[in-house]
Amino acid sequence: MFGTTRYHAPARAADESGRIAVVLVNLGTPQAPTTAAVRRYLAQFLSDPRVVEQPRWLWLPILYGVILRLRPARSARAYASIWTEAGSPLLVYSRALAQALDRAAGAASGGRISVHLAMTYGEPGIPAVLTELADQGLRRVLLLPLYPQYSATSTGAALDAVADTLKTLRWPPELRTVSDYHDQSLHVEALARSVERHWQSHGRAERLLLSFHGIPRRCVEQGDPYATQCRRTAERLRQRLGLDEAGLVVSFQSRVGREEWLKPYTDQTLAELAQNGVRSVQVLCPGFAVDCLETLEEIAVENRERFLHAGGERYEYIAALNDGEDQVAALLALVLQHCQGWSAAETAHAA
Ligand SMILES: C=CC1=C(C)c2cc3[nH]c(cc4nc(cc5[nH]c(cc1n2)c(C)c5CCC(=O)O)C(CCC(=O)O)=C4C)c(C)c3C=C
Ligand SMILES: [Fe+2]
Ligand SMILES: [Fe+2]
Repeated sequence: MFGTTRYHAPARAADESGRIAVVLVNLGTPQAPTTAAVRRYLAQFLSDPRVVEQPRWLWLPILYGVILRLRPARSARAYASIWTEAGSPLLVYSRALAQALDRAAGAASGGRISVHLAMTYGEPGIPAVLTELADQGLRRVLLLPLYPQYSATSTGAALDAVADTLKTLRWPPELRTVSDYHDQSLHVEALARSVERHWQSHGRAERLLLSFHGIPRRCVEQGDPYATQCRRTAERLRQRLGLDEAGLVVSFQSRVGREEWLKPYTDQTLAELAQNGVRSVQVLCPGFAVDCLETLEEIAVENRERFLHAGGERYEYIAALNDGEDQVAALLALVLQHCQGWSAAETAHAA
């Protein structure tokens, strides 16, 4: 016990030029679209107490005894249907976004700001990315979770992983975090332009459906601001697009388990719209910075079938902002805003 080194020491001396590392954090995704890889991923993801808040003694037997026996094979088939040659869409688009933002932030800061990508679950993991930045002597880190709306289940979980890593470092860097950007004007503008571009090429549908990832209703009752932030983003987008209240519908997708989640549910909403005579919908998922399983499979394929089966005739999914220039511009503005006060003149040892 005595004399052992418990804390990681940086491999290189501290950087004195005031360089800033922006770390984009996304959820993470399996390494491969196979049952074994999906099981590994889901085991890490679903055993996080931020994601499932049940007492461990109650949840872990259900997770290992039921869910991890049944779900991985089904999810692996879904992943296989969207997998690309470069890998999982979530990772491919997140990487492309980080690279585009790295170029833009580097150009805007004379090379002082670099952008990196880390995942809460799976690879590249938060511990390895933060430890590598510490090894490079970087002393300033801005954490930017790629979740426009804050939820303890997503953003909170990313912060936990960061906190766990900081505990292992002998000299943790200065850290700033972006909690959310649901109300940022440039973000709303990027969403609006993406819808308008879709309208220009496809024409308008009778309804624009905004489908956000759901969370258990209990989380919101206990103070999670997620639902309020989703509704705020939706309302600003509705006003920016000049839609009346009936023209834009908000719903919540991806429910897991039997507990009540935020309502209305996306699948039920689409069936009801079709049953009530709505023939055409366009679906946007503003809570997802990049496309992933939940948009490309659940929304673009599964829910399309549900809507058409219920009598709908035209269903279009509008892609996530991904590495498009409007999203890069919005995130760059967010980065520069949060780096204020970390300007070169204020670095510890500058002349
Ligand atoms: C069981 C509880 C879950 C909560 C709470 C939850 C919140 C939440 N998730 C995202 C973003 C994403 N989730 C994705 C996949 C996914 N989500 C859950 C469960 C919960 N999510 C599961 C089990 C899965 C895995 C897929 C499956 O088996 O169905 C993804 C996509 C990942 C990918 O690899 O493409 C994203 C992104 C947010 C933003 C959020 C809270 C607001
Ligand atoms: Fe999720
Ligand atoms: Fe799903």
